[in-house]
Amino acid sequence: MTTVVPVSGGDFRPYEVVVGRGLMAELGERMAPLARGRTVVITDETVGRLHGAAALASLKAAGVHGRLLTVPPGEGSKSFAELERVIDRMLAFQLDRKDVVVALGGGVVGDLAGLAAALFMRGIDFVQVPTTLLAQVDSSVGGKTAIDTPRGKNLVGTFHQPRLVVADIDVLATLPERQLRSGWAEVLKHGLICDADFFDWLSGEGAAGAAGDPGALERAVVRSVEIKSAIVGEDEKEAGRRALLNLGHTFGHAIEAELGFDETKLTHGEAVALGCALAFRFSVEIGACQPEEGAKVKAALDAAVLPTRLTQVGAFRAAALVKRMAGDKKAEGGRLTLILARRIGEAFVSKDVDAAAVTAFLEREIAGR
Ligand SMILES: O=C(O)C(=O)C[C@@H](O)[C@H](O)[C@H](O)COP(=O)(O)O
Repeated sequence: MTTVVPVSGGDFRPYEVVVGRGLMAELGERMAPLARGRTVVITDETVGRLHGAAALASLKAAGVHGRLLTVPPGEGSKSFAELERVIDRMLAFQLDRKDVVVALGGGVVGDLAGLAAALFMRGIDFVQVPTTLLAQVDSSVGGKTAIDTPRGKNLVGTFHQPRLVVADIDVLATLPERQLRSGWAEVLKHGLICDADFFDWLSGEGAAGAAGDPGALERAVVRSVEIKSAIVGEDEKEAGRRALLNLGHTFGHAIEAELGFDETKLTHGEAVALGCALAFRFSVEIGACQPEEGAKVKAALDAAVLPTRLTQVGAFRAAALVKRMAGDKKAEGGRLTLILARRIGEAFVSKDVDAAAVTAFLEREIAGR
């Protein structure tokens, strides 16, 4: 069954997120109404090998002209150098303002291609075709585009909403197990933020999704997209409620940065899982949340073989992590903003968090206490 989740609200043009099986074959047909000119399909070498031909064949069958533009796989492609190369190729292809970028891949491709589309000739249309679980439930929806700098993740970017998102559950079958589990962290995050029933389902029957069951995955993707769509519709530019979607990310991004964004050590989803566990434990420590809630979160993450303790990941210095956290986009005047929780299903934005308290908390975590 195909589900269409609308994304609308604020100042942006409404669009649809289409979730279902066998959708790659329908890509051309679904894009035809948008494609006034040519399309460039930006992908990485791995996804291009797996799905590039199918995407191009579908576009061709619908009479849409498309060509591939390939970037190296991995977070390293979210750089000024790769952005410049992509835009230069788009200019060399003589694309114009009517042409459309298709981002075929995971979060890295979506963030980079979306930013290239936002900047090219001051902005052209783009379509997200997410091929990882993480991109289907999170990064392909909501219009955040970005590259990293050596100082941190996603520090340069725009809000540029896609015209359409096509999430084919079948492509998840080609994902390495570790990537699937990483995406599961963002799925669990949506339950933790605002839907305790969804979290309970994910921790029980729905856990089959983390092991690749397509039915459970489809339901998990649809519910995650519904949650994200509702929040983005209310607050596109993260002036308030949208910051909740950042649960686990302030700790997570700092940990990723300290590890040099080395995905062999820690993937983004694993960082988010660890960040969620830390956010709940810190919430318990300051008395905002009951210890049993933190324990339930840890159990669900453990069951999905995701990290929940810094000691599982590497050696860190608390002060270095807090310095990174103070450079996060949510921080104001160098003061920390964290997404914390009252209980599973009820996250809240906490501004002006005491940096000394976070440092002391992290020192205990690092010492394994
Ligand atoms: O869409 C959002 O808003 C989110 O915060 C979702 C995050 O899961 C996502 O990874 C996002 O790209 C991180 O945003 P950032 O603002 O912390 O760079």
